[in-house]
Amino acid sequence: MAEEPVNVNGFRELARQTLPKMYYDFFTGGAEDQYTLKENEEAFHRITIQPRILVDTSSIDLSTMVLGYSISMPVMIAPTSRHKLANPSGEIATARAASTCNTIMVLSISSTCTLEEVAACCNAVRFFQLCVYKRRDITAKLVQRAENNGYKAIVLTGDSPRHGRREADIKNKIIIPELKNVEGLLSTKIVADKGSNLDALANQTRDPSFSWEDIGWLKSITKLPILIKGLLTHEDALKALEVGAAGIIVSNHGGRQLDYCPPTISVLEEWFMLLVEKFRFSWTEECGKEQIFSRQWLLEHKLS
Ligand SMILES: Cc1cc2nc3c(=O)[nH]c(=O)nc-3n(C[C@H](O)[C@H](O)[C@H](O)COP(=O)(O)O)c2cc1C
Repeated sequence: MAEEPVNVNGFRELARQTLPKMYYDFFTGGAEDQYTLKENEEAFHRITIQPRILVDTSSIDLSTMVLGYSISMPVMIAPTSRHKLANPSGEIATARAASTCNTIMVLSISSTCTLEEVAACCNAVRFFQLCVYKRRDITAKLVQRAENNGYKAIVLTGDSPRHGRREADIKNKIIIPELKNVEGLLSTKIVADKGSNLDALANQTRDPSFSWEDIGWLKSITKLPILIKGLLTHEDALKALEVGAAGIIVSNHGGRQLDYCPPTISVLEEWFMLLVEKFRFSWTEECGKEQIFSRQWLLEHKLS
């Protein structure tokens, strides 16, 4: 019997042993040469800790605020698609875990449970992740459903106008279940006899023309705050501010979209150093534990 996993590497090994290869490759694979995927992990290994000792640790509080919601630690659940390929309870299990840990879950638009099922299963604070479909009416319906079901923000993924070229999925000719959230609205049945069905699906349904100018449309159909996910440059952070985003999520999509992007943690480190240099501010005094890249914070410090 497989050993009980004690960390994420253990879970990855368990998944390798138990999942069909096609699904294991889907969950763990990156785009093209997987340079960014590998660097994401390597970059963490290059960061070391300079510990201060003899500090009273009898009571530790890691809690922080995101968009006004208190969470127990500065860790949230990123949107990831198709959880039922790994667990029969799918995103419901993930939402319950978020609730237990008192953190926020971002539900992927490409979930295998509907957004209503996830909303009904627990009281976790949830955000809804969006990719804009060519059918704007269907995109608008999804945003409305998220709003009606108590999702607290829209996370617009901006780095996926096309599907990343994941070569393992292409080789495996991956076939995926139909998307639950658009059942009856949009046909997601793709029969591609060569290559990855995921590529074919994304290219058939997503609107690759959606750009900064279209954020106004998104804002016009929802009262929810909009976070923009997938940016890696100061220029795009400023654009996000200009168009009225409530916040940004610095990300390279886990190395699954454009390969040869810098590792996310290095971008954050670089931004942090730039901010320290530019404003000579003290992390704990001025920024505290508050959402460092919130709209207000970026505006106050005029990141440019
Ligand atoms: C299996 C899998 C599925 C994912 N699905 C989505 C998705 O549906 N939408 C999305 O915006 N990001 C998706 N992501 C990307 C994650 O939200 C997240 O960005 C990534 O895992 C971590 O990289 P980062 O630290 O650069 O953000 C997925 C990642 C994985 C591993």
